[in-house]
Amino acid sequence: MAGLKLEGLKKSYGAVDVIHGVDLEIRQGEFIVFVGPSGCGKSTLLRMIAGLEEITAGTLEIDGMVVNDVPPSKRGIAMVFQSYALYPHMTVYDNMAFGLRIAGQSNDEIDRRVRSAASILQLEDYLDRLPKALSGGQRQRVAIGRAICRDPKVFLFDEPLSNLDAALRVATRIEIAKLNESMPETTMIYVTHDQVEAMTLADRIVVLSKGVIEQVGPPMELYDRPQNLFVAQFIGSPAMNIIPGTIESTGDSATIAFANGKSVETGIAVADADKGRKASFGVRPEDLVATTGDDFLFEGTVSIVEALGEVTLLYVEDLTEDEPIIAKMPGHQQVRRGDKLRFTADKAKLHLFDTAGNTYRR
Ligand SMILES: Nc1ncnc2c1ncn2[C@@H]1O[C@H](COP(=O)(O)OP(=O)(O)OP(=O)(O)O)[C@@H](O)[C@H]1O
Repeated sequence: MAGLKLEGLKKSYGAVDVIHGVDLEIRQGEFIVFVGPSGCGKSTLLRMIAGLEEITAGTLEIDGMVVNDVPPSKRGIAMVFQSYALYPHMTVYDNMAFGLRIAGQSNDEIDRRVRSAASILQLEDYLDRLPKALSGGQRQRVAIGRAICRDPKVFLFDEPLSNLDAALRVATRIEIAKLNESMPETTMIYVTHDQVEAMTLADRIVVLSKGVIEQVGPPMELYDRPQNLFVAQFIGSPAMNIIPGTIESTGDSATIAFANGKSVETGIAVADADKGRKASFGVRPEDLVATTGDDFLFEGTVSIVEALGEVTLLYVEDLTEDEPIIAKMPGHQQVRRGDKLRFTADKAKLHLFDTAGNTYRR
């Protein structure tokens, strides 16, 4: 059993509070991804779990034991860094064996573990090389291999792919997914900026903002049912369109009126008390569908067409004065700048947020 329990976890550097009281339970074998904008505290939280940063307040349990004051080497964790952190003068084999030698393992056991990790990561042919004779992707595999050899209960990754080029990122991401499948008992916690990594690797994503958890859930739950405006705009690319307005009518399917006089029926229930209140309407670019019918959500003029091959992004000027609405249409589209288009969307895919930014959709 190597679940984790974070209770009221806080971190301050002097007078600067960086983590504001995080509560989170992680089950054994779960793959958890921390995402959030730069500076939100992802790495700090991971380093607190690793024991590389002191915990200012709250408790951290690993495997049912409070480990706040347990040194990193005794926590049963292994961490893979963005920078690989390999010893340049040691071969791949020795890099992977190093921690085991320090721990006093027998040569036979060391050899068994190093070869097993090398086989999982297809590093068998490189065991005698020095890190400088390896590509970035191979170096990162050695860093992962070194962590596997330690047979950790908890595997921590701090943006392990961010130094790799696009193709290697994809290949290494797939290796990490396979690694996770081959180690179902091992809990993995992974920090990234990259949405694709978060969506494809995570059992559950933890969205952080300014040292606070905004939402925790499986990737599709965060995508389909963001609990607040922050998560709605953070998950998904391009970001969800958000249009400010006022609640015009309430009930089971409230309507929201926009500054230009148009209004939209949302299919979302709003209590009568909120009539006349400001609200934010949300619709994802990929949920908009062009229509020629009269039952449209909005109508606007295309100001920019971005043809990306597999999709075409249309920037449509309509409900807001400041920002165009983005529609993501499949494949090639015969649309030109200046064309007037109507869009509709499945009501189940519309979003509505109150003045505090919390969803009305329950
Ligand atoms: N030693 C320190 N002293 C003071 N403030 C610090 C220290 N280390 C980190 N911080 C601050 O803590 C906050 C969180 O930093 P952290 O590195 O955890 O963010 P992050 O979400 O991992 O960011 P990034 O994605 O850019 O790596 C930042 O505002 C940072 O400036």
